[in-house]
Amino acid sequence: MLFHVRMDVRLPAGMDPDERAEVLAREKAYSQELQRSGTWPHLWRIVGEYANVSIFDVADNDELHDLLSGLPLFPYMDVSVTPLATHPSAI
Ligand SMILES: O=C(O)C[C@H]1C=CC(=O)O1
Repeated sequence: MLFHVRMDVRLPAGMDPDERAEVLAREKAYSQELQRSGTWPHLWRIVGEYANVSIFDVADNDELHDLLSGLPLFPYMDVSVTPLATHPSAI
């Protein structure tokens, strides 16, 4: 199943710089592992925003929820999920 996911990152302004660097490094490793496995086939920065649009390819809602809630940045993001179906005009 494919899902369109938008993530808006909202790191606290006063966050400790070492803690910030550490969580960003863990986020990068986590996301790159999912990209390599094909579970996260698209990851795009939204121009001018600290946000991304992504496509996830997972078995079901529960797998997506587990992956998203495991993101190191999950406590610092607003996440919006849109399930995708096949478009009848798609070729
Ligand atoms: O920067 C972001 O958009 C948030 C998040 C998504 C992947 C990643 O490495 O960080």
